[in-house]
Amino acid sequence: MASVASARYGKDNVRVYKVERNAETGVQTVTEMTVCVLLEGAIDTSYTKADNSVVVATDSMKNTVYIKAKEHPVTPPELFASILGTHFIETYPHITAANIKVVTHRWTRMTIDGKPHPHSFYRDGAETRDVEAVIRKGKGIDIRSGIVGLLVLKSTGSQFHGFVRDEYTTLPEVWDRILSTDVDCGWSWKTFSGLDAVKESIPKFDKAWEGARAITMKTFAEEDSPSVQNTMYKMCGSILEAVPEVETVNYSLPNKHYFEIDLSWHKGTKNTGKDAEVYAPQSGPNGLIQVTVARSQAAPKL
Ligand SMILES: O=c1[nH]c(=O)c2[nH]c(=O)[nH]c2[nH]1
Repeated sequence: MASVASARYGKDNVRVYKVERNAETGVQTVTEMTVCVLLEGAIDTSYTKADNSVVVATDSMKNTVYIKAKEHPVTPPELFASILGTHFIETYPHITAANIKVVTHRWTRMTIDGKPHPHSFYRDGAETRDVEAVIRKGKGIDIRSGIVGLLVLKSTGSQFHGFVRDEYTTLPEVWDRILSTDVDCGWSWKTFSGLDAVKESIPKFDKAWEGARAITMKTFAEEDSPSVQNTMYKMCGSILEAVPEVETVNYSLPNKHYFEIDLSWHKGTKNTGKDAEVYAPQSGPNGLIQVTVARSQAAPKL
């Protein structure tokens, strides 16, 4: 006999745009998001018995995203995700959890003749601000906020040596290399008791995002990195220090390699070691380094 071990369903890739018009100043502010809603609960019979009476149509979920975006603020995304998820668990008695993902895309205000333009924006990169919220009936709201797709590179100030050398090793040790990665960073908040607790924290969400972004870039830029592992650990520690309400911080960093090219075949051209100027960026394979860092437990009193 078979039975459902776990199930969730919903609507993915719901694209929403909202404009906020300030009638007094004429300044408009825009937000573009891609939303995913996945619901859980007493829905097994829809799979096992073709019982659609327990199914909230995914089309209705898409409509709900639009209506909630009209009725409520869509920023910060942590708040919008919590509002949306709370709606589903409060509206449908058999739905016990809502998994909401909100990906916010960049629309950065244009500066024209040195002034911020009231209604024109540009996409300054593929970076997104991602929020994943799990809203569970009677169990509060868990939120993970993050930065995805922030592509960074430093042309020096990175080393990698002292690693295992054996019969599989060809990589030379280096004291100066290019370091490039596509930042995927997340920070998980202490469980919120419910929507009101999320509302009380509204100012903290943007502050944490700005702080994590600034720490990521400052650490990346300023540190003479001994390895991706050590640099990302330092970033995690700084974010934990900056945001007391956060329990864990995680990074997933590809090491995007740039290989030296030996050009000595062409008239003895020097292009390796200290003479290296022209490199070959690699699409793959790439390193992939991941970590989750938590606060140390206080030592128990003896
Ligand atoms: O920072 C690095 N960490 C590694 O684990 C590793 N492995 C590798 O080949 N290059 C690098 N660089």
